[in-house]
Amino acid sequence: MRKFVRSLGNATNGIKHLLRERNFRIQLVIGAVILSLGALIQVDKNDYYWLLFCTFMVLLLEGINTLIEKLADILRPYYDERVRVLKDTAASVVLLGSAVSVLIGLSIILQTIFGSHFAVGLLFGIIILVVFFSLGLFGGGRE
Ligand SMILES: Nc1ncnc2c1ncn2[C@@H]1O[C@H](COP(=O)(O)OP(=O)(O)OP(=O)(O)O)[C@@H](O)[C@H]1O
Repeated sequence: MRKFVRSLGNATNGIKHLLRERNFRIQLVIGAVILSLGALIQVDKNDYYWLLFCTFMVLLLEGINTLIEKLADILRPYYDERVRVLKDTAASVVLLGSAVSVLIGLSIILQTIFGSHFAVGLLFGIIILVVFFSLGLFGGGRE
């Protein structure tokens, strides 16, 4: 039992490390806003589970991304093209998870507030994502 409590303490300590990461904090705030909004507008119970799932999926992916970044920094604390590819790929996994979460979240929220067809939210989400991906491609992305 004491060992279990100690493991729990270590894991809680790990969450403190995650909370020091700016991106993790931003995603946590966005998730909290979405979940509060979902509760406020009283989305359907099953839809709320989806919002919860998406929020935690993004946080989990961000946590794994942070692990990979930290590990890479320990093993290769200097410029390395392979580290760049590794980190960019890890970040892209978070981006993909976030993209699908935006689609699901928008679809649920627009459907609940405006009674619109779920496809309207999806379409809206796709437009927003195309704008963001274009910004990423033409703004900062390299290969
Ligand atoms: N050692 C390295 N060698 C080559 N490129 C690197 C290295 N470290 C970082 N980079 C590049 O800089 C980017 C940002 O890396 P950094 O470790 O600062 O992560 P971050 O700013 O916390 O990113 P994220 O937004 O994914 O959390 C990486 O995606 C990668 O393209």
